[in-house]
Amino acid sequence: MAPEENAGSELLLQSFERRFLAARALPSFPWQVGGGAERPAGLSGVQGQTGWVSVVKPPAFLSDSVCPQHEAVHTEPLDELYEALAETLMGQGVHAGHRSYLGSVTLSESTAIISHGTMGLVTWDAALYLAEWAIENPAAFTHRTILELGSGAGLTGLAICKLCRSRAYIFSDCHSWVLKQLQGNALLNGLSLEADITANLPDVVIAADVLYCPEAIVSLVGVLWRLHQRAPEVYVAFTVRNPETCQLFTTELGRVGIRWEAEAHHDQKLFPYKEHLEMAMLSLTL
Ligand SMILES: C[S@@+](CC[C@H](N)C(=O)[O-])C[C@H]1O[C@@H](n2cnc3c(N)ncnc32)[C@H](O)[C@@H]1O
Repeated sequence: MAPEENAGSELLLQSFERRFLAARALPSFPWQVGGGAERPAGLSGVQGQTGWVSVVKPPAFLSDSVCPQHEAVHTEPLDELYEALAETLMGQGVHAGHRSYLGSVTLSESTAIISHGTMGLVTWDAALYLAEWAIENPAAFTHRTILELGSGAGLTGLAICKLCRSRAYIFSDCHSWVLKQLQGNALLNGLSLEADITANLPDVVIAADVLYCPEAIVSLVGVLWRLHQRAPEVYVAFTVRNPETCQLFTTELGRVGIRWEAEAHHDQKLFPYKEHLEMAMLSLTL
């Protein structure tokens, strides 16, 4: 194989691996079969890929496209694959799985996007986007105390703790199940926990995907306004699902006198997430 083909295959395999370990939905995988292109050597078939499923078994990603993918390459999936899929669809047995991001951060996450009445038990794309930005801009976090609002499963914070050498990191959330899972994930990643956060006033405040409804926006702006005497740097990342929601956020910021500017888009693409969703990040001046 020519060196450039080899490099292309390496990248493709890496892309598959990242999506697989992060248990992303199958449609987000860089499938080339069915689109007319040749599969690269080394990806010898879906059968080989799906053989991993019985080892890690994060069934959330065995979603609707599994059967079409097999049909496209005229192969039969493993029995274990069907069993895991059936288990998930019937909502029995497995409710959490482990997802690995970049081989650096491993999280226990729910297999459903909403469970126990919260969306905080899974990692959202804005958390990945913000973590990518942090990895690209470690100086913003190095030797500093970070407060994260609405940490959810903890991906952003754990990536910052592991890769940006922050002094202290304060995770926060309002939901008891989320906090329990968050604590488990921090321990899973080898962090030591301290209950007393009073000595650590934040230098930086961050939040990912917490702008999903008007009540959340109003309450977030209220918290930010209360932090303004400390004047921390603030970064808020979100998926632009509804322009009116973003508009409400900036209007509320203006109402309490918080200035903001949009950070330039980055295209780190370290983590697998749906590229077609529009991601955004604002930096605020309190
Ligand atoms: C969509 S999830 C995002 C979680 C995580 N930041 C991510 O991007 O993966 C929103 C999170 O905000 C938390 N949350 C919502 N309102 C909150 C509030 N008033 N105070 C603290 N956390 C809140 C929820 O419990 C949930 O974990």
